[in-house]
Amino acid sequence: MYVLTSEQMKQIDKKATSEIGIPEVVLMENAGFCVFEEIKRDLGDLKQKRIAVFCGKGNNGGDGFVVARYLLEQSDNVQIFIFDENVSASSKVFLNILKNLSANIQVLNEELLARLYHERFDIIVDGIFGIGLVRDVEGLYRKVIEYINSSEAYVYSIDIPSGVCSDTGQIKGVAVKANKTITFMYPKIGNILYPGAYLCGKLIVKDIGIPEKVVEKISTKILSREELNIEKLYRYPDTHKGDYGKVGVVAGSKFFPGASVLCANACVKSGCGLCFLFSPIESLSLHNFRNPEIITVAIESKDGVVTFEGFKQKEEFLKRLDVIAFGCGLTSSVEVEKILIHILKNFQIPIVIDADGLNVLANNKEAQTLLHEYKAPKILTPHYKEASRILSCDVSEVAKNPLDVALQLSKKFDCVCILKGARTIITDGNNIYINILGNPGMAKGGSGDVLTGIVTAILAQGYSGLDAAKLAVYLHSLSADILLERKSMQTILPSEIIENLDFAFKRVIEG
Ligand SMILES: NC(=O)C1=CN([C@@H]2O[C@H](COP(=O)(O)OP(=O)(O)OC[C@H]3O[C@@H](n4cnc5c(N)ncnc54)[C@H](O)[C@@H]3O)[C@@H](O)[C@H]2O)[C@@H](O)CC1
Ligand SMILES: Nc1ncnc2c1ncn2[C@@H]1O[C@H](COP(=O)(O)OP(=O)(O)O)[C@@H](O)[C@H]1O
Ligand SMILES: [K+]
Repeated sequence: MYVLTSEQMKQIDKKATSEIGIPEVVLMENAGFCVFEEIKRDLGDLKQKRIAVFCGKGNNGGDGFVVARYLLEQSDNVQIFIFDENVSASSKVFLNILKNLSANIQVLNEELLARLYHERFDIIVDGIFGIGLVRDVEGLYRKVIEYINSSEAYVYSIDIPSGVCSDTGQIKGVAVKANKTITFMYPKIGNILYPGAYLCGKLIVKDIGIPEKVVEKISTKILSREELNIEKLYRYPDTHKGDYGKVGVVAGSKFFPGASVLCANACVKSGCGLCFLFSPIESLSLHNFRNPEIITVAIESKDGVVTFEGFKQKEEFLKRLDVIAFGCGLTSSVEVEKILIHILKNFQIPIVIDADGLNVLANNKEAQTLLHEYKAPKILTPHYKEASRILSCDVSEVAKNPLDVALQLSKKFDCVCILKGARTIITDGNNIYINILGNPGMAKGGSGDVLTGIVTAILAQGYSGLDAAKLAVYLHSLSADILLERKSMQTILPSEIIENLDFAFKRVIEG
């Protein structure tokens, strides 16, 4: 499913009205009716319900007037609150209808707002701002939103909770916390990215009669099973381990032996033919025999951290493998920096770079240039902090616009970027996928190492960088969601996400 910016939605609306000739009031009528239908479906008999409908000056308010008209037929207590009589042209049509119906319409001011605190509404409909919000919410608008958030009513937001930026999901000063949001045609980015996604409550997407033909190709989509390329997961009978990829995981140190094992375990559990773990002996000795499928390659170390000389002794072996995962738990050191630079200069193997590999990129301009020039497929898997280090910006800047940041990283290194977070963004610089699976039970050290292992193994099975990234992110978060069906967020462990890949693969393959 596409995810739209406000500009894309406006263009679609414009085409529907000017090229196809569907009047704006028809779309508004349909939008308002959809919201009414949802309320009716939820609550059934509305007769005794006390309902407040808040309408702004724009078309979002117009949708609110339509909802109010239908609600008037159902309940004896519908109050409509407006900020201004001077509303948009289409909204005016519906405001006039309400006036002709002698509806209870009140113009908001401080005094009225103070009185509202003594009233009790069962339902509030929020039609204050939609995709037309342009600046921070202040003054009376702010106070009304604060009032809505303080009330006990069940809140329905039209299109997007008022105050949420539809292009980023960020709060512009203050925003409504809805129980349910009904958006039209396709979700907007602000409905999908946090905190907007949280403020939406349950999100419902409704068709309002805009023909699909006015939609030009949109590059941003929600990552769903339909978007995955699962054909390559099919295993023909006449195959052997060499057909499924040989992976080299360069990871681990005395300090983080677990990171390397999580990564390598996730690799072997994601279908690669062979998995070699290149790690300092101190790291390997802690785990080795518990993971019999992993082939270990000890790298000479100093103080528990890999050395460049140690790596060079084993590099010919690594060169014969199909994919490299580099970074989990290596620690940041000059030696690690030298190894990555050496790989980028001398290897031609698809590579996944995570954790301390990303830190090398953040600290070393030469590594950045070499990565840009590196010819084989490359996938970076930063979380927000790692992304901010590479782009030399504050982590808050990444949080404000993760889509842009993922695109920037992808273009900077000509790579596939998996920007990890509560909503993980995947992009190859052209297409963007937003993952909506997963849960806060994954917010634990080690979850990222697991993802690195999965994506590396899938890349080794003949996938393109983008397809591997999509499949891996989906499987990783689906596995955690399946765990949540019988566990709690507190108890889900990254190692269990690996174990449970059994079921995630099964669901993805069998549907
Ligand atoms: N053809 C269409 O465009 C359709 C639009 N629809 C609805 O229309 C909405 C978009 O309508 P609009 O483009 O009129 O935009 P909005 O109704 O979201 O808001 C625009 C109005 O709010 C004011 N405003 C913006 N930011 C403000 C701020 N921070 N403080 C105070 N005032 C502020 C603007 O000056 C303008 O008057 C959608 O979200 C959707 O609900 C639906 O009716 C379906 C069809
Ligand atoms: N609240 C959340 N909802 C969904 N997924 C999450 C959430 N928090 C973290 N994750 C996922 O868990 C993983 C965490 O990765 P990362 O921060 O690199 O962990 P580590 O480096 O400790 O292994 C990412 O894939 C991320 O998308
Ligand atoms: K709204």
